[in-house]
Amino acid sequence: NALQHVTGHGKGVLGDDKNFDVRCETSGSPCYLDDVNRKIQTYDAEKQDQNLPGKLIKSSSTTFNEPAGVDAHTYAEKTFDFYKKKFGRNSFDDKGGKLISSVHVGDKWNNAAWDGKQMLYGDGDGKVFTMLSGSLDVVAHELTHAVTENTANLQYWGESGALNESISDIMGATIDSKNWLLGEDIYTPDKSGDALRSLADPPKYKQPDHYKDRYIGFQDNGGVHTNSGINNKAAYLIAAGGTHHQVKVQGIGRDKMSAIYYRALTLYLTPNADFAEMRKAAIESATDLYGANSAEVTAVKKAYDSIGVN
Ligand SMILES: CCCCC[C@H](S)C(=O)N[C@@H](Cc1ccccc1)C(=O)N[C@@H](C)C(=O)O
Ligand SMILES: [Ca+2]
Ligand SMILES: [Zn+2]
Repeated sequence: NALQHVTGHGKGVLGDDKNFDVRCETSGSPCYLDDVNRKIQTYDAEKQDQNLPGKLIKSSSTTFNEPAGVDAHTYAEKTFDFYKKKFGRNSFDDKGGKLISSVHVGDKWNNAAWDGKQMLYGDGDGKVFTMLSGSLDVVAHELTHAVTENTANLQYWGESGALNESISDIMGATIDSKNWLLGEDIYTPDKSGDALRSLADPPKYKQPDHYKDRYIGFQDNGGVHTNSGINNKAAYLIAAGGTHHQVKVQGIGRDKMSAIYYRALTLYLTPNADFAEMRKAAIESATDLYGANSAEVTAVKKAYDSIGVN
């Protein structure tokens, strides 16, 4: 009925005004962070992490005074629309699956995650992070894990795990396209100009940007948040171009780069793919999309040469 598609209003984590789709009772109140159209619902976990998703966020009017929920909801809608419009994908599972998010998960949790069923956002400790749903690239990163799980299902360990993380960063930086940084909007609220990661310059935030410098060890599932920098650098070079380790890459733009990775993710990558297989999948995808002798295929080959994945 009419009150299924109501426009809600509210301020996000950074104090900016947002509009989003909500559902209201037929009387007009209360209203909920429940986008019936896209099937996106946003809950309040009330600082615990056992009984998820928690309580569906509601308000007595169409105005919501819940910044973390407002951003988690709005950015999930934006990411949903990106996948739909650009790749024709109907939600994370391509079957219109319901997208559940919970904010205020845990106590000052400095992270966000996809737990296999829903998205989780911590509040941060106010030093390392502020509320993590306040950044579009975080929401896009987590939602992309859901897409990956329903496609290549890259195992979250070693090289396949680094690729899993990298694909989430690549889509995060494509959807939050204002720069090549990850987390800059919610990282170290007391310090400006820094970020958690950079695709343009992974070493700036202690990530390798060449295969010879990869982390070999057992921390962080075999360095999934470290070695993602190597593939992130390749994606950056494919889009923006540049010279890296004496190899010159002619950029083809963010739009074509992300189309190549989406096709690789959905058609060619397999659960235990390593970096060598990532190179092959990207070349194959660029060939399908732009032709064997295209500038796009050349950019992919050069970018992977430049990071030492031949
Ligand atoms: C619970 C187990 C850990 C899950 C890790 C999730 S998928 C993840 O990678 N989260 C991102 C959050 C993020 C995304 C984009 C920008 C900033 C922050 C992440 O990078 N987490 C870091 C802090 C980490 O887990 O090391
Ligand atoms: Ca960003
Ligand atoms: Zn992740």
